[in-house]
Amino acid sequence: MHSQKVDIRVKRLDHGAGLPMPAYATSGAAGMDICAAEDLTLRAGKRHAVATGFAFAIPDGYEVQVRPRSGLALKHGITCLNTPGTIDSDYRGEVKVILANLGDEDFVINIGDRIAQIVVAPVTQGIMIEVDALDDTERGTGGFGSTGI
Ligand SMILES: O=c1ccn([C@H]2C[C@H](O)[C@@H](COP(=O)(O)OP(=O)(O)OP(=O)(O)O)O2)c(=O)[nH]1
Repeated sequence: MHSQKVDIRVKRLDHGAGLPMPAYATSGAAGMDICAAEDLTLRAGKRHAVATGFAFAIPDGYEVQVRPRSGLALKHGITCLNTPGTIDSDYRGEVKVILANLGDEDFVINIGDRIAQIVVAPVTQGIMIEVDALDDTERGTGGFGSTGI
């Protein structure tokens, strides 16, 4: 089965000049790497909303998720604090990557470094219906480890 394709309009902001468009590195990739549009040093234990230099118009019915890159996470403790970050279809501002440094050392980011990956995903909107009682289930109200470790 082939993956679905959907058009996403991408606006390059002034400070995104020269940065590569997000693109799939291989035919089977789920995510497109996205780069930093600013230089910074992310101190150990700190976080920052890193500019990417791009704004999107995502079609209704889809979202873009901002996810960490596993290599940065494993080698340096660099992750997306809010993973997966949600880019709403009606958001027209700059896509930012909320990076956190969970490592022990400061981490230097240069313009053009691949800091995260973005995944396009379908969205199902729920219709919230208020009721007086919910149906019974085997689990009931048990949660948060109720079945044991
Ligand atoms: O990692 C992220 C997460 C969000 N956003 C942008 C796009 C998204 O559509 C908007 C709002 O995100 P979210 O709904 O997660 O934030 P909020 O804290 O609920 O803010 P708001 O009140 O603006 O919805 O911020 C990013 O650029 N990067």
